[in-house]
Amino acid sequence: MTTTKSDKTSADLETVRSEIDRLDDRIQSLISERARLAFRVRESKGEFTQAVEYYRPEREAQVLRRVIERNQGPLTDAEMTRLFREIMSACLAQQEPMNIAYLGPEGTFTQQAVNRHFGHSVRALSHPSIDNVFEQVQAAEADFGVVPVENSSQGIVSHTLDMFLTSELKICGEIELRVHQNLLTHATSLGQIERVYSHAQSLSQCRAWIRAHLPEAELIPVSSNAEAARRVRNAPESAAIAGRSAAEIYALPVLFSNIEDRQDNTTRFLVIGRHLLAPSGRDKTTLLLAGHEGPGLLYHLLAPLQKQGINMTRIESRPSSLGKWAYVFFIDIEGHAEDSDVAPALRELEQSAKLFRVLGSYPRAVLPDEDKAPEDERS
Ligand SMILES: O=C(O)C(=O)C[C@]1(C(=O)O)C=C[C@@H](O)C=C1
Repeated sequence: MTTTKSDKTSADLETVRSEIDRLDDRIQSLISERARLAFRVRESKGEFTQAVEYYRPEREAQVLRRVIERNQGPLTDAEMTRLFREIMSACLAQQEPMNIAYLGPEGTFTQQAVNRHFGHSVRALSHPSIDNVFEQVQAAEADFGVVPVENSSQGIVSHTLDMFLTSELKICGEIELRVHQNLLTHATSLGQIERVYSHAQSLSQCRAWIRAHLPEAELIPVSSNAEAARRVRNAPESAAIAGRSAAEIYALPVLFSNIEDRQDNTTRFLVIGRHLLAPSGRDKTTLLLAGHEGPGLLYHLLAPLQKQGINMTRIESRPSSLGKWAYVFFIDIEGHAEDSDVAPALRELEQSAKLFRVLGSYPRAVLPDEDKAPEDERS
């Protein structure tokens, strides 16, 4: 009997599939074994009852860094870390998932940031304002909160920074999310669209695209992109500018994708919590400082950092409640507050500054940019 080409291909397919089945069996039993070990670590931590008490973000950052170091392809670092992120998320949530408050509603980029940072085995709780997210964490109704702090094209979210002037909460992490905007609508062509709804920030992130493609449309700013999607779900003469998760939640077709004017449009979010974290080996620290008025205020304020050779990566100034024309500074430095070079600089700063607070030391963002091609991932 002669074998045809398709017979041969299907025989090959069978072999490869049974190989995949064999590997899946192993992967699954290894994941189960890992979950049992994570549970043992958990028992060694003491008689806690809640997942937040077993959560160790500094260790998770180390695990994810090792994933990237080990990765040889063909999957990208972003894909590999996403898989391990979910495995750890599930391992931690074995009895009870953590509660994460975020600036909602459902379908916003902040919700995407929650899952990017914590995985999907958490209870994500949507709240209508940044103040509410802080309140929920402060009152221990949520274990952590996630709020936006800055966008690469729109600048800082000053309200988030200002919250730290009165709140005792700490920064426990940062999340960077490449933000893609889409035109969501039931309309089948641009000519049918009379109105465009979105959050004011998203409208301005797509200004050039709107001018080129929908110059006549009425632009209507609303409280969030998800709210925009909700409004247009039954209005085919309208469109919303929002992320893909809003398209899924409100079953809206994506007429055009990636319509943001800048292709590197990125939003940075902060994870807020009630406690300071232990060092992970590659951390950054955010300080809240104010100096004594007089010439060279900033120069004198920052002198202890310069003296210890500490790298400052960001500085934002905000009006303070300490007096008219008085300012406070939010400063990011490299390293953890407990690091041997950082600690003496902070002690000196504490003595010389008018206001000194460590808002948090947390692992530097580990998760790779999901948009990068594998070849430019390590650059
Ligand atoms: O190493 C720990 O402390 C663990 O609890 C294990 C583990 C993990 O799955 O790797 C789980 C949860 C923690 O947030 C960190 C890591």
